[in-house]
Amino acid sequence: MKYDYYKYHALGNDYIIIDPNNVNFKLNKDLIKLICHRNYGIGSDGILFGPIFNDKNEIYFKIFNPDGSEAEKSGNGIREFAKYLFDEKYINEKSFKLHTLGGPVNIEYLDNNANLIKVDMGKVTFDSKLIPTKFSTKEAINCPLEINNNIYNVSCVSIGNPHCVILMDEISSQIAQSLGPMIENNKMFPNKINVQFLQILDKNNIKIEIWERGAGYTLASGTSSCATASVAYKLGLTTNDINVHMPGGNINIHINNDWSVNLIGNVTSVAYGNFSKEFFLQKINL
Ligand SMILES: N[C@@H](CCC[C@H](N)C(=O)O)C(=O)O
Repeated sequence: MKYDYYKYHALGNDYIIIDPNNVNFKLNKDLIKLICHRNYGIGSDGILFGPIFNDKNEIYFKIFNPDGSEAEKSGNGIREFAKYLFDEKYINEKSFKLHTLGGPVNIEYLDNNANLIKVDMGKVTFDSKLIPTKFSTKEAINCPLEINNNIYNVSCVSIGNPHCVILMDEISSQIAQSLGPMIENNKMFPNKINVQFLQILDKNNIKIEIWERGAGYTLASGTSSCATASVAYKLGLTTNDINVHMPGGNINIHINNDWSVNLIGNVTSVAYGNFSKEFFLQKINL
């Protein structure tokens, strides 16, 4: 059976997968907002649209935030999409490559049901311009950022999508929800930015709270895990093997010598189904 949508979550970071090979409606910004809305739609932290095959038979998929913007990469979204490909029998191999707007990633299923997945996420860069940020230093490490007349020391990084990491002695969801939106939309970040609040637990464990660009407060984020672990390692605060503790659960990160990052985390199928005809007729201004 083919369905209009499939819902998955990875540590509580939930995505709806829409397979263009199954549906004949077109996704647009308003429809994305409606589908992701937790009251008027199904509700999710984003939409994964694929698989899209190119002429070399490579698999590409698109990642949309709940505000309708397109993201370059998503560490949880990648695992959820890889699990969908396994569940729907698009893939028979244990490892394969997937293509995103933020570059290719390598997938490896670590168990028989694709509930535990390793992803080679590609390389991080701290280059201020490439991230992009407007900081004048070559690398956006330990830069001053003014928010509401307070100066915060931030470090920024890209793993295909942009991240701003703030080290704190103690973090909380309240801090993420109050400072997050102001940093996401700060003029120093021309493409907006994902924001993480980082607490070091020990040399191999960090705790983070996340405010995602285009999505808001989320329980977990794969690219945020890569970004915060890379910043913690770059600052000499941890080793290159790091467990990232998030409200939704843990992801394991390994940072290689060339700054490529491997991520291991789990993923769960939630539901699948069809939209009703009435759903598409709603006229709601979101
Ligand atoms: N949840 C994701 C990140 C999704 C994209 C992000 N909101 C952006 O706009 O870059 C993850 O698991 O990495």
